[in-house]
Amino acid sequence: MIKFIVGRIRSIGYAFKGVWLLITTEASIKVQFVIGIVMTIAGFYFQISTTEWCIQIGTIALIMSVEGLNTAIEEMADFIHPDHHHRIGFIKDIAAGAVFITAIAAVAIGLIIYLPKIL
Ligand SMILES: Nc1ncnc2c1ncn2[C@@H]1O[C@H](COP(=O)(O)OP(=O)(O)OP(=O)(O)O)[C@@H](O)[C@H]1O
Repeated sequence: MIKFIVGRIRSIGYAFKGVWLLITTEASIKVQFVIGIVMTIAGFYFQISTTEWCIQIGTIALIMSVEGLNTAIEEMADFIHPDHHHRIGFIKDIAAGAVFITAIAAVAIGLIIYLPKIL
């Protein structure tokens, strides 16, 4: 039991390290992080509702985690096959496509929440 708990705590430590690595080394995650902070400030400024907070937090978390997974896929692809290969290009393109889908949804959600408050 103690071994299990220590193992879980260690895993949380690795996960924190991963978040730190993403935020400090990945340009795209840095941008998403800054946008997340700006949207959080906007949420307080426009006094969005509890439901809107839940949707906004979920959207920020979704986009940053998908971006993080995209980075992991890119890193793994470059490690496994550093040279140019059409299959690596395909893998990276579909991973980038997944990020793009969440980005489009995030923009739509941002417009739905804030446009009526701004206008
Ligand atoms: N090894 C490769 N073989 C074939 N095509 C590649 C390869 N590496 C990159 N590409 C092509 O270039 C695109 C960009 O790849 P890259 O790894 O530079 O991602 P990026 O979008 O610049 O990364 P980031 O998300 O960090 O900005 C890929 O989507 C793919 O189309």
